[in-house]
Amino acid sequence: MSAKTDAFKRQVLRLAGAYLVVAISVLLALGWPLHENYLRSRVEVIEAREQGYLSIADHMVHKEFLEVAGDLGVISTSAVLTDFLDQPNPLHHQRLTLALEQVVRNYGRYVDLQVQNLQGQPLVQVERVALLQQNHLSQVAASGANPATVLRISTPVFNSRQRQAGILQLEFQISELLDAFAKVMARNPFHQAMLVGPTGEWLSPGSFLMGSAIPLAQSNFAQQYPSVWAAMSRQRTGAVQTAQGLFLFDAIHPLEFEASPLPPAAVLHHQGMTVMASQPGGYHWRSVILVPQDFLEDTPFLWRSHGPLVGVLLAILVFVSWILAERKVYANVERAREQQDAQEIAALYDQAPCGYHSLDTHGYIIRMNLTELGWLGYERAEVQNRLRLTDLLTPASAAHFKKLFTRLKVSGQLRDIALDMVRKDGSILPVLLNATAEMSPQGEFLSSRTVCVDMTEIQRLQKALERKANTDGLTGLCNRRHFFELGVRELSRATRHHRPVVVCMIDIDHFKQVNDTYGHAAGDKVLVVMARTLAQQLRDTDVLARLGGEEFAILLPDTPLEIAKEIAERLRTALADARVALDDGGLLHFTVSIGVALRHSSTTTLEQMLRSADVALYAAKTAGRNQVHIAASDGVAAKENSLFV
Ligand SMILES: Nc1nc2c(ncn2[C@@H]2O[C@H](COP(=O)(O)OP(=O)(O)OP(=O)(O)O)[C@@H](O)[C@H]2O)c(=O)[nH]1
Repeated sequence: MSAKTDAFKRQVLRLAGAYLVVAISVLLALGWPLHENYLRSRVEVIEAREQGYLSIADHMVHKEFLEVAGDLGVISTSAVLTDFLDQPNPLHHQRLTLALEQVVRNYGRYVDLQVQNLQGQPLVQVERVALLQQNHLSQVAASGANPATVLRISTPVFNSRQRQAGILQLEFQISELLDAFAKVMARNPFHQAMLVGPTGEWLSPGSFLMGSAIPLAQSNFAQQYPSVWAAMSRQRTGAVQTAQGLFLFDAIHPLEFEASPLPPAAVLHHQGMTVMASQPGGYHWRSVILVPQDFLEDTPFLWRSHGPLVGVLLAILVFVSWILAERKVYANVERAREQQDAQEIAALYDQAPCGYHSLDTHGYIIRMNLTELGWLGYERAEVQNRLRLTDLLTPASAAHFKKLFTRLKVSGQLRDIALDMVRKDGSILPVLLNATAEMSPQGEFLSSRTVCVDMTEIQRLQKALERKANTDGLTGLCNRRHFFELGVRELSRATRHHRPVVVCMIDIDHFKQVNDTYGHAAGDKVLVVMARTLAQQLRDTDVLARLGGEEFAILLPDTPLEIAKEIAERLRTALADARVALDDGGLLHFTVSIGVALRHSSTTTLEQMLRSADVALYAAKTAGRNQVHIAASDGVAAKENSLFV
C-alpha cells in the first residue's frame, strides 16, 4: 500500500514538475517582450526626465552668468566709475571703493573686483578675503578649492568723454552656482549630475549623493570617461550608453545670451583661456547626467516592486500544477483500473464455466461467450449477428424454444429450460437455459441474456445414478424397487391392451447349504451365474429382477400361461444345467423352485400376483423342490398344474 502511494506521489511530482516548467516557460515567453518593452519605455521616460534636468542646468548657468554680466554692465557704466575715471581724486576713489565693496558684500560670488589703468595696474581693488577680515567675519572663501571654479572677466571702461580710461575686472566664483546645481540635481537620487569645463575638467564633483564621489583633484572627466568625452567633443548634445550606464550630455554656452548683455569688448579668462564676448560660442561647459546601469535595468527595482507578486504567482503555479498533476495521475490510475476491470469482466464472461449468449428481438445471437462457442465448435464471427439460436437447436428444441421465446418477451424470464443444441460437427449438446429479458423503460423487449449449462455430464451422472438405484449390485439385474416400477407400468399396459401377463418367482433350493458348505462368496457366484443364465433365456421385453437374497422374479408381458409354463420349465432346466466354477477348481450345480402366477383380471395388482407366485413357489418347495408350480386362479398353487422334472 505504502509502495503504491509512493509511486503515485512520484508520478504526481514528475508531472507537476513538467507542468510547472511549461507554465514558467509560457509565462517567460509572454512576459519577456513585456519586460523588454517596459525597460525600453522606462529608458525613454528616464531620458525625457533627464533632458529636463539638463535644461535646468543650462538655465541655472545662464542665469548666473547673466547676473555677472549685468553686474559688469552696471559697474562699468556707473557714475562713481565714470567720475573716478574723469577725476581719479581720493574722494572718487573712496566712493568707487565703497561701491565695489557694496557689490562684493551683496553678491557672494565675487572674489576680486579691480579697476585698472590702461597698463593693467590696479587703481582700485576690493578683495573679498580682505573685506571679510576687515569686517571680522569668518571666512568662508572657497578660493583655491578648485581653480576651475574661479573665472575672471574684464571689460574696458570709459570716462565721460567716451574715451577708454581703464579696465574693469571681476573675479567670480561659481561655487554658489555649483551648490545650487547640486541641490537641484539631488532631487533625483537615481542619477549623477556633473558640470564639466571646456577641457574636460570637473567643475562640480562627479557624484553628489549616489555612489562614491569622484575626487576632483585625481582625474578629470575626460580621463575618467574617454569614450563619453569623445562623443561629447563631436556633438553638442546626445546620449552614450556605457557599461556604467547611460550618459546624457548637453553643451552649455555660459556667455551666449539672447540679447548679449556683455559689452562687445569683454574678455573672459578661465584657466588660461581667453574668450572675447564677441565670440561667446568659443567657450562652453557640459552638463552631464549618468543614469547607473543597474537603475536602468531596474532588476532590483522590479524585484522590490514585483518580488512578492512573483512569489505569490509561483506559489499559485506550484499549487495548481500539483492539483492538476494529481487529478491527471488519479484519472490515469482510474482509467487503467477500469480497463483492467473491463478486461477481467470480458475474461470472466468469455471463460466462465457456463455459456452466455444474448439474443435480439428476432432471436439472432448478438453475443456469445467463448465457452459456449467452444462447446458448439464455432468461431465468434460465424455466429454473432449471423445465426439465430434456433439455428443451433435440434428441430424439436427449436420448435419448443420458439414458443418459450415468445413467452420470455412477456414474462421477462425463463427458468431451467432443457434444450438440445447441435454442435458444428452435428453432435448433440444437451443444455439447461436460464434467460432474462432486458426491457426498455416503456416495457418493450430489447434483448435477452441467457446462461446455459452443459448438461452432458449431468445427464450421464443422472443416468448412472438412476441405473445404480434400479440395479442389484451383485447381479446387475433390476432390483426390487425398479421391478415394481416396471411391473406396474407393464400391468397397466396389459390392462389397456387386454394382454396376458405372468409373474414367476424363483428361489434356489437349499441355498443355505451352499453358503454353509462353500462359503458366502461361492453363494454369491451362484447368484451371479443364476442371473446370467436367466437373462440369457429371456426376451428383452421380459423383466428380470432379484428381489432379495436368493429370490428372483420375472414378469413376462404378453405371455399366456401355457407359454409361461414352458418358459419356467426351460429356465429351471437351464439353471439345473448351469455350473458354478469354485475357487478351488471344483464345479457346483444347483436347482431352483419356480412359482408361476397369471393375472386373472384387470384389478389384480402386482403385489397380489407376486403373492400368488410366492404361494406356488412354496408349493414347489414343499413338493420336493427343483420344480415349477402354477398358482391357482384363487392364489393357491394347483397341484394338477404342477410340472415335475
Ligand atoms: N451367498 C449369498 N447368500 C445369500 C444371499 N442372500 C441370501 N442368502 C442366503 O440364502 C439362504 C436362504 O436360505 P433359506 O431361506 O433358509 O432357504 P434355503 O436354504 O434355500 O432352503 P429352501 O429355500 O427351503 O430350499 C440363507 O442362508 C441366506 O443367508 C446373498 O446375497 N448371497
